[in-house]
Amino acid sequence: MLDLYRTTLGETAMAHLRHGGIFGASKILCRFSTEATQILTRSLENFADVTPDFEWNDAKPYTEIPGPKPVPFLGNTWRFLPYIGDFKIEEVDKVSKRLHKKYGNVVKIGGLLGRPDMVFLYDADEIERVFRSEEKMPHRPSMPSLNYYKHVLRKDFFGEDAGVIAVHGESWYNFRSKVQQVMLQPRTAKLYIGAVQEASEAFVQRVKKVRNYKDETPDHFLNEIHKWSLESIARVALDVRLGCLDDDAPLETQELIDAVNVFFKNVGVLELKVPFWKLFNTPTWLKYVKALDTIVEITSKHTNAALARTKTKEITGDAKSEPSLLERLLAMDTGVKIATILALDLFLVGIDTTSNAVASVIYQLALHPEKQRKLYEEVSTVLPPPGKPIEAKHVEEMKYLKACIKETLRMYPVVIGNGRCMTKDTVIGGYQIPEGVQIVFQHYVISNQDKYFPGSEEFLPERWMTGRDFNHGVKHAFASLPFGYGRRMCLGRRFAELEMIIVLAKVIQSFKLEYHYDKLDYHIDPMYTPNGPLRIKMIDR
Ligand code: HEM
Repeated sequence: MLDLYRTTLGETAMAHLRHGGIFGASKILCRFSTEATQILTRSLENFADVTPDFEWNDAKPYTEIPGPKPVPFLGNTWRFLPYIGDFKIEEVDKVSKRLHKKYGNVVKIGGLLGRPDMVFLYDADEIERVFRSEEKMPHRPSMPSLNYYKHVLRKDFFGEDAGVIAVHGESWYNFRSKVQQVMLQPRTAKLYIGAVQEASEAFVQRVKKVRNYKDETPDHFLNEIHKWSLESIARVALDVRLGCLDDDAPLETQELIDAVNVFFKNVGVLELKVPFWKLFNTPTWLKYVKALDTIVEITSKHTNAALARTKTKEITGDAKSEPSLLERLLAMDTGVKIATILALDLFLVGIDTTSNAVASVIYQLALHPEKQRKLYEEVSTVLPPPGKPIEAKHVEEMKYLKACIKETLRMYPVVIGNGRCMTKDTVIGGYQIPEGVQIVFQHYVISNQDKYFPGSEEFLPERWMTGRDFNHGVKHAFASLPFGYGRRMCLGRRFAELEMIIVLAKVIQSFKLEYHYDKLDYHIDPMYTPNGPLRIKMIDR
């Protein structure tokens, strides 16, 4: 493996020197080698955990995995090129379905320039096996561009504690161990019900303002949901009211939302298309770095202000509101640096994910009036009247609402796939998978199959109401994993769930939802989301 990297990296650098490019070869080596070094380090860390020889020997060779054939020079990367390629990034859902139909449950996409092979996996049993045997430091194969940004370009800012997104090995493990307890305890999330309720009530008021004369939401409705999402995270993470949903919202809140969008929209392009950014500063790369700089700048400003407030609170003993996540972390002696970098990661991935999920549930409820009626009955019975505080017991009781969220994320997971980079030779789906290969769990395709969810094309929240009875509507616990699984599972899951429950409960309590236009297809932009303006008729109850 080491030789393979040495050869590829060395040759790239030499070729670049030969052609007299803009950057020195050392810089290119650096852009390539951040990931390579991390994989090698992990590989040694996980050394003890080795696939038994007999299992490996019995498995079919890696070369026999079916999949689209690479062509000379461009491998399979040409498939992502505009006009000639048949893999459009915004249609990866359809590409994935096609590949599954043509090649089966294990599909290899080899020969990708500047990145390891990908093996797509469409089998829930195999996914369960991979997750259940995961090592101490699982490696999620994503975002080499962010990896480079954090570890090389802005190393001065991030240093050794670079957070959890696009961070791997010891560095990820140490960071996650410090923040996990605060982030993932359902008890902690519930302490923020009041803060999330305030943001959700502001959202309901905002909907009333932005609707048109037909009570329909405007074309930029998703952006209004982003504002709610940002407002919620800011209150939870930093105990700050940003005022995103106010008429005179500070300009920088929209700048932050736009920057996060630019980041997500370009991350896939940098990852899957020909990676020229690893050789020189392409326009996409420069746009991407600018967006990340904006995110770092704005979130750091608010984090520093929150830290200053915390100090004042300590001095004056004034602690009226619930301590923010930042304060909780500081109370655990994690240090200012960890708290600051965590806040940045939360803003980076915690806005668009939740808002697109909320948009998708709203759309599905508008399309399914029967289900909406049932949900309204639950919400009217459980929720206190508008203006009165929602409590943990109310959140607990809204079981049908939770089922509607699960069902939407089953059919349309906002993150359509997840994955792990193999840190040792492993047998998967009967094939030998060498260390370094990226396994991509194709959740969207899997969770839309009848064999796992009978009547999979039907929007049926009821299938989640039967609890552990997997014979009814849910036949495999690993067939729908919208938040991932295991040691690297979504760190914001508890907060995302709480935010979605509260805002959707408030929306359904306040409005009847209808949709009167052509049915929208879903696409990747950059989350999996309805393709087209969400013109939802939101009629006052
Ligand atoms: C509906 C909303 C959300 C969905 C569907 C979602 C989904 C995911 C998925 C699939 C992963 C990868 C997990 C794995 O590799 O097994 C992930 C990771 C992560 N998510 Fe979320 N997420 C959501 C909301 C949030 C929010 C609101 C935050 C922050 C407040 C957040 C923070 C994170 C972080 C920090 C990670 C990286 C964890 C690590 O690598 O250790 N997410 N999320």
